[in-house]
Amino acid sequence: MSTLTTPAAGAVPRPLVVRTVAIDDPGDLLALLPDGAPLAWVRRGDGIVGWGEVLRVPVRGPDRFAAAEDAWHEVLAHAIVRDEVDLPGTGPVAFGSFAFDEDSPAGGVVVIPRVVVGRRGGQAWLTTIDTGATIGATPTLATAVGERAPVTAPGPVSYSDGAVDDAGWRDVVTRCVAAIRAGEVEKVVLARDVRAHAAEPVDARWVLGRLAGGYPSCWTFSVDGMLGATPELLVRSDKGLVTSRVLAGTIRRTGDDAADLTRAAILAHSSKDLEEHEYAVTSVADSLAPFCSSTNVPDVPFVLHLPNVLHLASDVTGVLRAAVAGHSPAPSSLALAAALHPTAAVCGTPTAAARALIARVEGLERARYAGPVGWFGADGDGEWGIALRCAEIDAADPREIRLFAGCGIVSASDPESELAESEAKLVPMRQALATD
Ligand SMILES: C=C(O[C@@H]1C=C(C(=O)O)C=C[C@H]1O)C(=O)O
Repeated sequence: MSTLTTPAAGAVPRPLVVRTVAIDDPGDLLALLPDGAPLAWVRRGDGIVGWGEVLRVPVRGPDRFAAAEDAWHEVLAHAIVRDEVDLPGTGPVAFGSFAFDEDSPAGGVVVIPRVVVGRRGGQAWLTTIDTGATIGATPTLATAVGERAPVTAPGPVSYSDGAVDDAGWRDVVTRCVAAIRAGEVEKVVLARDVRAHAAEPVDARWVLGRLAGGYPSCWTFSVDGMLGATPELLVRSDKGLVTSRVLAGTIRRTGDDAADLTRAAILAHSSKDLEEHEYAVTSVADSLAPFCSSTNVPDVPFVLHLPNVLHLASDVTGVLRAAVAGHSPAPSSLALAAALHPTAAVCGTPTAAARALIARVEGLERARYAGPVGWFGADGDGEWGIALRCAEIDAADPREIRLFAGCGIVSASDPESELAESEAKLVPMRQALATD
């Protein structure tokens, strides 16, 4: 039986006073963050960063997304808002990160920061969220940022096996291929973890700066100790337009650009990868369809070039229906994320059978890996990525980190190649933890 934790009556500080003002370009958003558990959602230098906590709402169970949304509405119902910028990410903002599995003790969390700094298309803003009863003096960036401890390196990092060692994981892949050939599922996504032990407590800002620098086309995120740079956007909703970037089908990069171009062409024509991709796109398009008056699914994927891997990628878009039964007036980005999760890109096809197979053979507590991570605002619009290419810093001992990676398994999958692919997907976090 899953328990659901919503804030106890009276736990929501009220009223919240939210003030957004335009500011001069603040430079690197990530450089504004304090040490500790900073909040971030940044891509190509734009996005939002936040710190401080007005409210934290832990959630659990199959209704964790709805519980988070209810808590957010409760907060908003008592908020006094003055937003002088009015862009996505201005006004009240909540960050969230949710467990992959509904039975996971990791559950999820929504954090409402005290300060948010954002930038979009050349316009920057500062939002302060407070519990005072009135709108105070105009906030300034200098006051909001205050003193910052210098960013520290993690020092030497050693690695050890996670829940399942390499040989064990190859066996799990073999079992899954057998299950696929026996008709139990069509595709399943198998993940593994690796443990990193750093000499010094890991400063999230060190990791985030390196991830954003190395992977600018990914969404660099940090929510409550979960941090990474994901190339996969589960859903963005922006004034009625819904977008999802679906990835599935991967090859490792060799470091030789000419060879990689050849590999990209092979990827674009590989029936194994195209099949894997098709499952993922269909699962997203089918889940979005009930909420949309129209959807657009590209006929063929493009090849997304990242420094470590190449992916087959499709941007699925849709126009939200103004009113959908059960949602008034339209579902929030988090409700859409809940409807989409888990996609075939991180679970498999059919969903229920793949989920059951994962629970039976994977041997890993995924916690918030492969779950939705992102933010949403007062109107419900927001962006939710899939927590991939990421790690979780141990709250009790920030020198201990768990890195995660997974691979889509289909009938033609080879255990050794899948292990190598998972290693390639660990590269961004390994590099981000390095000192060089
Ligand atoms: C599961 C992961 O990645 C997913 C699996 C992919 C694949 O198998 O080709 C590609 C991108 C992601 O959808 C991961 O990075 O951990």
